Amino acid sequence: MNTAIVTTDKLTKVYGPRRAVDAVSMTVRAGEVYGFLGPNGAGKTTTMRMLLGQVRPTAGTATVLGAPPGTPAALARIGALVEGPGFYPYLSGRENLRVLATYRGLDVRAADAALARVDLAGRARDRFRTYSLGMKQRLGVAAALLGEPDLIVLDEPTNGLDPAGMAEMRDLLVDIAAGGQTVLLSSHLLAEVQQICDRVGVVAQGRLLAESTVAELRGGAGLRLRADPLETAAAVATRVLGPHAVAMVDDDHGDPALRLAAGAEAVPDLTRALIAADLDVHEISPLERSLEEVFFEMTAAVPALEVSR
Ligand SMILES: Nc1ncnc2c1ncn2[C@@H]1O[C@H](COP(=O)(O)OP(=O)(O)OP(=O)(O)O)[C@@H](O)[C@H]1O
Repeated sequence: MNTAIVTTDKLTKVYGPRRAVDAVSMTVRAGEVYGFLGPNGAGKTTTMRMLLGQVRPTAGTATVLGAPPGTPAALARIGALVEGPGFYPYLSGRENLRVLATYRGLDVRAADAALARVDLAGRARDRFRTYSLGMKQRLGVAAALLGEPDLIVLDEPTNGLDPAGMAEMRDLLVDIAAGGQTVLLSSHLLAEVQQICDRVGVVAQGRLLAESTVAELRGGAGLRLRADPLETAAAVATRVLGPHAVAMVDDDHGDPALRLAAGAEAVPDLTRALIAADLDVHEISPLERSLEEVFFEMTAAVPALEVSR
């Protein structure tokens, strides 16, 4: 699981005065769904294009499936959907995939296998132009799956989809990863990334601000304590954790609770003290920030786009 499928070392792309990608060092591991998360213009597409050998880096290096990007051996093991393939509207989904399979030197039967995997076999003979957006996006993923590549690179695969389409795409991507293929996707949709990805690289203004599991990114926000009476609990928690570690908060339902600046290691002492004070303890749980909160915290700290020297 820890084999690196993609590694980059200070990968950089400068366009005129703009650092589209700024010294990005990232690792995508075998069999994971890795989410490249960032707002429009963060440099996600440019990074993906560098990994596919479509854009030449200004500086830094990348290794994809053990080779420099763009080598024929590596490309044969990568399926990519970056800014949409041009499907022919008057051809069926199946005919479109057969054209692509032939172009890539694959057996045309690969088209049917890919259509089945994205659950489009039933509509395979309908013209592309009659497809819903969700079906079009799934056909794009099918194109990336042709020939069962080891690495699948998808630029914004859920873009424009309605909630049902997103759920379908989510299931499809999780299914792909469960089959052992590695997925690198980009998204500006935090909620989506949170649900689909094993690990996330957070990017803004060309820089990789963090790379870790979603749980690691969201954790570390302290503990939530609900006990009765709450004022006494606050006094006990203050005694155990110190004067600045305790704050009164309202949760989503308007129930008062305490927010404690402490980690899981504080729970045994805290519990003992609360019980000793004869309190009814209803809940002590880790507080998680949404990925959205984490993201805005991180990106708020990034200075304005640098002009390269
Ligand atoms: N060929 C190019 N020439 C000049 N500037 C470019 C070029 N390609 C990208 N850029 C700039 O590089 C920055 C990063 O763009 P990129 O498309 O990689 O971002 P992104 O994160 O994929 O955003 P989006 O989701 O909007 O596609 C942007 O400021 C963009 O305008």
